Parts: sequence; structure tokens; C-alpha cells
Amino acid sequence: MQKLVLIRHGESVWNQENRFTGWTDVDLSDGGLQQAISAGKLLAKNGYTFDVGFTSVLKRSIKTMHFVLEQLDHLWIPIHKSWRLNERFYGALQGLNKDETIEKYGEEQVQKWRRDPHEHPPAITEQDDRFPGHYLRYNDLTYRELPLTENLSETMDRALPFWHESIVPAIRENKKVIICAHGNSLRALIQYIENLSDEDVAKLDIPTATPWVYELDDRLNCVKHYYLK
Ligand SMILES: O=C(O)[C@H](O)COP(=O)(O)O
Repeated sequence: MQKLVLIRHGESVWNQENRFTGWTDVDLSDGGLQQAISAGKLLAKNGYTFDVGFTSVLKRSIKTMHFVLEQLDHLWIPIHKSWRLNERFYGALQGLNKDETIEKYGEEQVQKWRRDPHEHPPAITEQDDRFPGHYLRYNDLTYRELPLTENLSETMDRALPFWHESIVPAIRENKKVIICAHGNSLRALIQYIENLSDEDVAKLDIPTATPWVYELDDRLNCVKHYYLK
């Protein structure tokens, strides 16, 4: 039996302001930083250790991983960062207040943008400051990989290659793995690991900085899962 720990980043400044964030590289709020420290303490208290970590290229997730590992005296373990674990790219919604967006477009439409796997949020253009092609950290992406908008199913399609090519091999080598990522990239991994329907995954709300533990059998099927509290 192998344990795998997933954790969503601590509260960010834009979570606090209730804004769509996506690939915007906002920092943790003070509360989010404290949440990350508490999550690390909880893992330490329960005797968890890790050999390797995986995270996105966004600082709210990178910093959460750092503060969690610091509590475990594990800052030395290798951390692999990939854009594939980034939050879903929320297109032209990035930066908008969620309540104001509901007032403007209606609850039903906003809920579709947030949770319907096939609904695209309004797209940006390549001229927009939010276009990832303007940022050094995305230099290695092909033109087709640079999003203008992204639905949940596309988030899953770009997260899964990293799961299969980088994370699964580490688990198969019996390494203890921690993944720190985002609401929607984790939703994609959870849907795949547990084989959840689109309806079930839409109901899944992942709290910030709360370790989600999987116990996996030899074939990496989920035997048990629970939040560490
Ligand atoms: O990018 C965001 O705004 C959040 O991290 C996830 O938002 P959601 O719960 O609205 O998808």
C-alpha cells in the first residue's frame, strides 16, 4: 500500500478578494501562509515523510509546498515544477470579482464557466497582458499549449501527461509523494484517480491547505481516501 498526499495551496490574496485567478501569479494571503504552516505541522504530527514533491509554476502553490516542507524539516527533497499542474486558465475572467461576474452574467452561466467540463470561459487575445506567451516561465510551451481560455476537460488533458510521465513513475519506485497544486488541477487528478463522473467532480470542493490522503494498491487503484484533519 502506497500513500499519496495532495494539497491545494493556502488561501491566496485573490481568493481573499474573491477574484478569478487562473494563471495569474498572485501571492498567498497572510492567512494562507499560516494555513500552509498548519498543514505542515499536521503532517509532521501524523508522522508523514516525503521523498519527492510536485507542484505548479505559480508562487501560491510553490510557497505552500515550501512552508509545508519546512515544518517537516524536508526542504531538501527534490521538487518538480510544471505548468501542467497550474490552475485552470480562466481566460478573460481572470481578475474579475466572482460576485460581480454573477451579477453581470447570472448564476447559471457563471456556474457553467466554473464547473461544466466543456464550457469555455471567454477567451483573451494574444495581445492581452494575461497571455502566457508574454512570460519567461512559459518559454518551453509550444504555441498550441499556450491557452487563451481553458475548460475543465482541457485542464485534465494537460495535467494527465505529467501525472503519467512524472508522478506515477515516482510512486512506482516506492517514493513517498506530495503534490501541491490548485483547485481545478487537483480536481482533474482526483477525477482520474477515482474515476469520478463529471457530475460528481462538479460537486467536489477542495478546501485550501488541507492534506488529502490516498491509499493506493499496487496498481495505483484507490483503496481509501480521507482528509487529514
Ligand atoms: O482560479 C481561481 O479563481 C480559483 O483558484 C479556482 O476557482 P473556482 O473554484 O472558481 O474554479
